[in-house]
Amino acid sequence: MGVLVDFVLLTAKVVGCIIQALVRWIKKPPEKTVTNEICLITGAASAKGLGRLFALEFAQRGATLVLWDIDADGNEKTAVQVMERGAKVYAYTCDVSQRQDVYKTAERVRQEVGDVTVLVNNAGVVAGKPILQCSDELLERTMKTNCHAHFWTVKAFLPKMMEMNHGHIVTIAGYFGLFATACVEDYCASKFAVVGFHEALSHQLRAKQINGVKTTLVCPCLVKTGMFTGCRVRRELDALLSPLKPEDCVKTAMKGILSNQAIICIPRVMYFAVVSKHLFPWDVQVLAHKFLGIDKCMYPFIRQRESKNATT
Ligand SMILES: NC(=O)C1=CN([C@@H]2O[C@H](COP(=O)(O)OP(=O)(O)OC[C@H]3O[C@@H](n4cnc5c(N)ncnc54)[C@H](OP(=O)(O)O)[C@@H]3O)[C@@H](O)[C@H]2O)C=CC1
Ligand SMILES: CC1=C(/C=C/C(C)=C/C=C/C(C)=C/C=O)C(C)(C)CCC1
Repeated sequence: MGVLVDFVLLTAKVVGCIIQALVRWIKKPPEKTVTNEICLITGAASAKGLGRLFALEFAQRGATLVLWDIDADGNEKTAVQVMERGAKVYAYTCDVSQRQDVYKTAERVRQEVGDVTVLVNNAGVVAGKPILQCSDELLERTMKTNCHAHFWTVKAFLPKMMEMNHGHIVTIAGYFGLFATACVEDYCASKFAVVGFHEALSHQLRAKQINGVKTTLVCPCLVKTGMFTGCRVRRELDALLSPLKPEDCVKTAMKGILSNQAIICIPRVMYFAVVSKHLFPWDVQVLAHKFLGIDKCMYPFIRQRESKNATT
């Protein structure tokens, strides 16, 4: 009897969730304020990258920014742009793939700035070589930067967020955290892993009823930041699905983050791809990838990387 009552309640809640999601789809809920938040962004240095743009968006909304990157010069440039928007900013050179560097820098942040309440795990790398041509060191670097780094930053900052029942963990994953393609095996493995980590963490927070700590998974398709220069799908789809402008991608992501959206796929057509992936047999996915040209979309990217490496 108890199970039956639970099941009826569950059904009602599921219907409620679906209606809520549909309403959100049509009418975005209002943004939360981040004025008094301390927001840490990893991988904030790249001139055309998503990290710098996230920093500027948070700065515009009055958050205090903590910027981490392996590239000290680029990070300083981001800090200057953040300051120009009137926000407080602290830049740290940190290699997020190195556990001890993360813990040491996190301690400095706590001493010099305070407790981080918004963590945007954005730093990412790709080896740019198919698995059999890739050195072991490059493979490890991808896993350490794109996945392990999230373990260390979360271990460093989540306990305080949980204690305060206030905070937000944002994971920048990507299309290749949900779907895979050839020749970027290291990247897909690291992104799938970090999606698993993010989901497990989100479940843990829910199970413990720590509802004040939010989580958001951001999954964009190809963005014109330079990271995947050369990547291209079927030519006829170019007009329909040109690479995202970094500014548009970050603006869309910000809207979702600030309305505590759990998962953000950019563009929205990706939601259908996610549903169909779980609905249809594997061979259908292979056919769809082939039809769209996603099966070989990384070939020109790899070729460009090879010729770049050959000339340097
Ligand atoms: N561009 C795209 O098409 C997509 C990107 N993404 C993801 O978005 C995120 C941002 O990517 P994007 O802006 O394009 O990439 P960028 O290469 O422009 O920016 C990444 C930044 O992370 C820094 N970084 C790399 N390794 C480390 C490290 N070990 N410690 C600290 N900082 C590091 C880079 O420094 P340096 O330049 O010195 O290496 C760079 O400043 C990544 O996680 C990426 O996987 C997701 C979907 C699509
Ligand atoms: C063609 C096509 C798509 C393109 C996907 C691509 C090209 C993704 C590239 C992603 C990258 C580079 C991610 C990095 O993390 C969509 C949007 C799935 C929708 C269906 C048609």
